[in-house]
Amino acid sequence: MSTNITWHSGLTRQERSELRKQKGCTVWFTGLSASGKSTIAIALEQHLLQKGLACYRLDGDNVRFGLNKDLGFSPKDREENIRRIAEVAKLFADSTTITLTSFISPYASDRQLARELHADTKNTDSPLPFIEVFVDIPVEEAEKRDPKGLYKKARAGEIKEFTGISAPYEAPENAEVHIHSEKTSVEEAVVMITKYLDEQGLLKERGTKAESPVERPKQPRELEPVISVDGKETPDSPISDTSTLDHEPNSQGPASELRSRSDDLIDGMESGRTGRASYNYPLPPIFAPTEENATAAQARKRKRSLGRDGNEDLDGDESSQSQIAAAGSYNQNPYGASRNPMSIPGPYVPSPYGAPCNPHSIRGEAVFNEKYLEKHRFLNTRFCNSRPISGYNRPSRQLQEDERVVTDPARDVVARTGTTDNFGYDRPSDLTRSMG
Ligand SMILES: Nc1ncnc2c1ncn2[C@@H]1O[C@H](COP(=O)(O)OS(=O)(=O)O)[C@@H](OP(=O)(O)O)[C@H]1O
Ligand SMILES: Nc1ncnc2c1ncn2[C@@H]1O[C@H](COP(=O)(O)OP(=O)(O)O)[C@@H](O)[C@H]1O
Repeated sequence: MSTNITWHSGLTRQERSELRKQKGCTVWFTGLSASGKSTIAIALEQHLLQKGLACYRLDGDNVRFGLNKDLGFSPKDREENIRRIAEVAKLFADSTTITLTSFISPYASDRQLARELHADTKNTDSPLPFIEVFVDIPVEEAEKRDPKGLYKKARAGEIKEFTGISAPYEAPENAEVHIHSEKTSVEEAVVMITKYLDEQGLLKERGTKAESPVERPKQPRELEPVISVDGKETPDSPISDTSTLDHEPNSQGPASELRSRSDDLIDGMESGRTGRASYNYPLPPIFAPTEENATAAQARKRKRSLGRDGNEDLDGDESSQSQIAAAGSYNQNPYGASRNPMSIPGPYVPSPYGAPCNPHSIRGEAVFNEKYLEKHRFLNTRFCNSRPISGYNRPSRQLQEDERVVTDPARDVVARTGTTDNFGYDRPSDLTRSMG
């Protein structure tokens, strides 16, 4: 029994669901061995995945190879088997995945426990839907199928406590979906379950039609981030003088992310892979360096390194990492953890990682000094306009006239004037005042 543990709450289920544009649930298959649980669950998983929905199947045989390999088929072990699966399914469903479980789960009380676990709202805002699917088949029919030869072995006494032969199966009385698998085809079964899920509103992205796959809104072309090299815009990059940010840049120190992203970009440029092509790649807003800013950044760096080890660390290290780390100001992520920019769907631009990348999640700002910029010819980067993600963070607002992001043709860097809230972090507010 665990003691002295504290529940950490983060996003609410509704917020996560809105961000992922999908509602999670657990579809709990139950039935005799060879009733068709796995066959139907596999077909359903494929169907839902093809519809663009996140779906994952936990299967009896497979889970018993790993997570539950210590468990046998005694009533107690089956109970523990189902308890663990229920917990795992709940986690998957909580992540907004449509979770399919196919376990015999012969005891009504164990299935009830799984249901209650999903209904529990003690540490969250809403219950997770739990859909019990009874794959019903007379034992004689299952025995005729006997795809694994287990009934034969059970009849021969080679397998003890075999469900339906020498161990009980307690049929559900109020399953949400009841499939008579000896007279229902696999396709029909999939349609029945899909129809039920649809009726419950579990297949639709919020505010869209159920049948349409989850679509990610396309970022308007003119709002995409644009890169130019050597101060020259890419031919197909519509750069205007001003662009506004309607969200507050904030972040929990994703310096490494910024580093890897910018370094990736730079590598690409330097190796000629990206050339002058517009790089649709969400990067943090880059603020104009000034001498004043650089001095302030150096002072902060000095303070930090002195504080850390007592040794001054101003050795002229001008690596991009140290420059970003020294000069950048990363505001607190409300969750206290850095978020993976790949993990949040929404308005997005394609990234070199091949995964959708949400510009919202790059919530930081970095300052590059002249030397860094020169070294990398890393100029004129503009961040895209963006919409607020949801109600969980600060309310979005249109920046004022004096807070606009502007490109300065003379210096080929993006500058921003005015100041914004620093979310309680040490932020070089003077950084944002230059380059008017
Ligand atoms: N004694 C006994 N009784 C029932 N089933 C047995 C037994 N021994 C091994 N098997 C194989 O294990 C699979 C059932 O595992 P489950 O985890 O679904 O069982 S349970 O829910 O804990 O009852 C089951 O898979 P399915 O045929 O897919 O149901 C069998 O292949
Ligand atoms: N209508 C049906 N639905 C599901 N399975 C069917 C159906 N008709 C025949 N079968 C066969 O029955 C067997 C069911 O096995 P399986 O899906 O592993 O069942 P379980 O997971 O319940 O043990 C498979 O060989 C499958 O091809």
